[in-house]
Amino acid sequence: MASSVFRMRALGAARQARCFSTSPRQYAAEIKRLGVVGAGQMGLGIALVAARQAQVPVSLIDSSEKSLDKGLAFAQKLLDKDVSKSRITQEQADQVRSLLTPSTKLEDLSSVDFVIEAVPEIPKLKFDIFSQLAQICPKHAILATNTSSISITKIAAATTSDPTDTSASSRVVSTHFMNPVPVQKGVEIISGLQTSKETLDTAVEFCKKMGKIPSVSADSPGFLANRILMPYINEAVICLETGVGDRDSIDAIMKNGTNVPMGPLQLADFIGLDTCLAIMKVLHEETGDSKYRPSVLLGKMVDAGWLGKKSGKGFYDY
Ligand SMILES: NC(=O)c1ccc[n+]([C@@H]2O[C@H](COP(=O)([O-])OP(=O)(O)OC[C@H]3O[C@@H](n4cnc5c(N)ncnc54)[C@H](O)[C@@H]3O)[C@@H](O)[C@H]2O)c1
Repeated sequence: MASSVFRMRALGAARQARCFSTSPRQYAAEIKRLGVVGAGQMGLGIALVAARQAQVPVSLIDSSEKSLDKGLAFAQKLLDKDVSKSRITQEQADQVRSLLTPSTKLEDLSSVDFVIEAVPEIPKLKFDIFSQLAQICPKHAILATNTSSISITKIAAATTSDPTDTSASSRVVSTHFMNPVPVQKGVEIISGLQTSKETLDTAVEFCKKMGKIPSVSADSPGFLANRILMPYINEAVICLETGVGDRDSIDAIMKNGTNVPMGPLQLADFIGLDTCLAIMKVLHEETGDSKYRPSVLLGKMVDAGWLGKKSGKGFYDY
């Protein structure tokens, strides 16, 4: 088994090598255009940091005009704040803003060198998008996902109907940014079974160019960050639903007891309760381990449309 896995990787890498005429570091340095799919809280943050830190033009795609308008207004607000705090000049802020080009059409990604998908955590949605990206993007482009929990191997498999053809799947990788992207330094880089070493190394180099500190982890449910973080949040919600403590006590003890900026319920609101629930479901279903059972209350909050900060109501009101 192990040797066949290595043979598959070697095959993928050999095919992929033709796309990389330069080293991953050089490739990352020479990325002329980035594509970001999904202009929600993560996609917008990724686009803004790429434009600001790596100074790369970004095609920002969202199926909703409203999300694009909201995202770009938020980007402008962050840039204005940077100017008012003298972190950048007005000229630099204008330059960063001019690097962001919004669109509702995925076809506008036909000339990107690197694309990062950040649509909601719904497997079928991501599979459909990767199937389209493999057709639309240039044959050398890296196809990255910001998924919190969905298998990178499954996402890569969606790029082709012929699993022995790894020409697109070897270019799929995860760049899992942390929220909020402009603030958090960490990014988790994850390979699927098909991912070539060049793709992984290029993703690491590009994230460094964006000013991030990459960690590499395996394609295992929840990867590293959410394998550790989500059961912690889920347990806090179970403590609330079973009356072990009220909201403020739960958040206060963890905030003041572990020296983190916010407690687990407030953090869940910031992440999005739909995202937290989706990740817990993947952990539960893929491992079959009952310790990952999503809290009933978490499911009910999502049913009510109380998704946290982004919907105006979660464990707190916004
Ligand atoms: N929220 C977090 O803290 C966090 C952290 C790390 C990773 N992630 C992951 O990042 C991804 C995005 O999460 P988010 O919190 O930014 O979600 P979000 O709901 O804020 O944004 C998703 C955006 O995708 C757009 N969209 C939906 N369908 C689309 C389509 N077919 N084509 C183009 N755009 C489409 C929506 O209009 C929306 O603007 C998810 O996979 C999530 O698991 C989230």
